Amino acid sequence: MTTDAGSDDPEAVLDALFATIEDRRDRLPDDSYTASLFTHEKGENATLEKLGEETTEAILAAKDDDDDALLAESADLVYHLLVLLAMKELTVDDLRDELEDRF
Ligand SMILES: N=c1c2ncn([C@@H]3O[C@H](COP(=O)(O)OP(=O)(O)OP(=O)(O)O)[C@@H](O)[C@H]3O)c2ncn1[C@@H]1O[C@H](COP(=O)(O)O)[C@@H](O)[C@H]1O
Repeated sequence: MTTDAGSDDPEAVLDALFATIEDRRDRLPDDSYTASLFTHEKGENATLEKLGEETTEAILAAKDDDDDALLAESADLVYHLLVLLAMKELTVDDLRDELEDRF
């Protein structure tokens, strides 16, 4: 299945994005940044490094009171976190269950 993130339902965007990430993991298309994370010579460390970078960038944006940058860096952070979950064969439903358990 070739799935692209995006949906008419804004609340479904995380599911659509995660389905796209799983699709890239399973098909490994040449032109996909997501696929390149799954085949990176550093293994999962490449994604872990990106998570660290994006976290730092989000913190700096918050410290600068730059809301636009904070939202952009937060989106990068969530995307790379979802890639990490997919690498571990976890799902966005597992994340949702964990959050609901705490609610
Ligand atoms: N949401 C994202 C997304 N967020 C961030 N990124 C990528 O994450 C990287 C962020 O790294 P940086 O900010 O450090 O920018 P950079 O310097 O260009 O990155 P590097 O060269 O250091 O890796 C950029 O290459 C972004 O393009 C994303 N890449 C893909 N997606 C989603 O994944 C879907 C599938 O995309 P492909 O993987 O391209 O098929 C897309 O439709 C999007 O919905």
